[in-house]
Amino acid sequence: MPAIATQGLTRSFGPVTALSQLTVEMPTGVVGLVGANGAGKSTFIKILLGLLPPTSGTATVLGLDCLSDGLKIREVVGYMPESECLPPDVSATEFIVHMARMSGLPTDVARERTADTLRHVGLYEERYRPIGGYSTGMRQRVKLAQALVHDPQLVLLDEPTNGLDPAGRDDMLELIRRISADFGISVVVTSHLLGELERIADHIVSIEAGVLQHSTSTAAATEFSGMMLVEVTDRGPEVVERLHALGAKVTTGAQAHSFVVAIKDEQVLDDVRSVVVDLGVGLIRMQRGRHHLTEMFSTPQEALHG
Ligand SMILES: Nc1ncnc2c1ncn2[C@@H]1O[C@H](COP(=O)(O)OP(=O)(O)OP(=O)(O)O)[C@@H](O)[C@H]1O
Repeated sequence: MPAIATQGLTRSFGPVTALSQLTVEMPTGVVGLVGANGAGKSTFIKILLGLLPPTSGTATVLGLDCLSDGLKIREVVGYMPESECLPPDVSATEFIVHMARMSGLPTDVARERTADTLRHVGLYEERYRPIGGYSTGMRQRVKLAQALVHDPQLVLLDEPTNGLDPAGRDDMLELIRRISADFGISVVVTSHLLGELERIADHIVSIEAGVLQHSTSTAAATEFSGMMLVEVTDRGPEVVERLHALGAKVTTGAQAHSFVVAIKDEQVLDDVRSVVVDLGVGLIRMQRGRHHLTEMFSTPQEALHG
C-alpha cells in the first residue's frame, strides 16, 4: 500500500487553482515534495491531513480517505507546520506534554514520550528553558517533536529547514533521515530546494503551479542518468571513433584524450576496455559520474559530478 495516493486532486481558492488534477502515489520511506513558493505544497499537506477539503478528486493517507477519515488520519500522522506556532513563555517539556495530552495520551505516558522525543531531536538538555529564548533551529526541533510525540506512522513536514543556516540545515536533514531509518516512520518533507531533498529522500515528487511535474525514485533517476568520464594516454580521437562504431554515445570536449561516454548498459564498460587494449593505449581513468536530480529536472546536460 502506498503511503499516499491521490486521484485528480484539485483545490481552488476563488480564481487561484492551488492544486490541479494531481494524480500521484508516494511510497513509504522518505518522500521529498519540491516546488517553488506558492506551488501548492502546503495546500496539498492540509488536504492530506483532512484539514482542507479538495474542490474535486480524492486522496488517501495510509489507506484512509482524507475527506471522511480526517480524525483517524490525525491519530496516525504527525504534522510539522511551516508557520511559527510556539508559545514563547512555556518550556519545550510543558508544550510537548500538552500536545501529547491533546492527542489522547495519559499524563504519565505523555511525560515519558515527551522526554524520549526531546532527547531524540536533541533538545533534552534545554527542555526546561522557555521556548522564547530558543534559536530558530531549536524552535524547528520543538515543532518536529510535537509532530512525533504521539508515535505516528507517518509525518508530514512542511519546510522544516526554512530559516536555518547551513549547519542547522544539515542537522535537520540528518534528523529527518533518522526518523525514517531508526523508527520506521514514513516522512513526507517539503522544500523549495531540490538539492537538499535529493540528499535524504528515497522518492521525489515535484509540483509547479499546482501541477505534477515529476514523480521518481531517487535511485532510478540517478542511475538512469549515468555518465562516465574516460581519459586515455593518447590516440583519443581514434578511441572515440571505435566506440562510435560500436554504437556508444560519446561526447567530446576540448581535451583530445578525454571524453564522456553514456552508460546505457554495462556492455559499454567492456567496449571501452577492449578498444583501449586493441589500440594499445593507456587508460588513465574511467570515472562514473552521477547527475544530480537538480540538473535532470531542469535541462539535462552532460556535465559530470564526481
Ligand atoms: N486560504 C487561501 N486563500 C486564497 N489563496 C490561497 C489560500 N491558501 C493558498 N492559496 C494560494 O494557493 C497557492 C498555493 O499556495 P500554497 O501555500 O499551497 O503553496 P506552497 O507551495 O506551500 O508555498 P509556500 O512554501 O510559500 O507556502 C498560492 O497561490 C496561494 O496564494
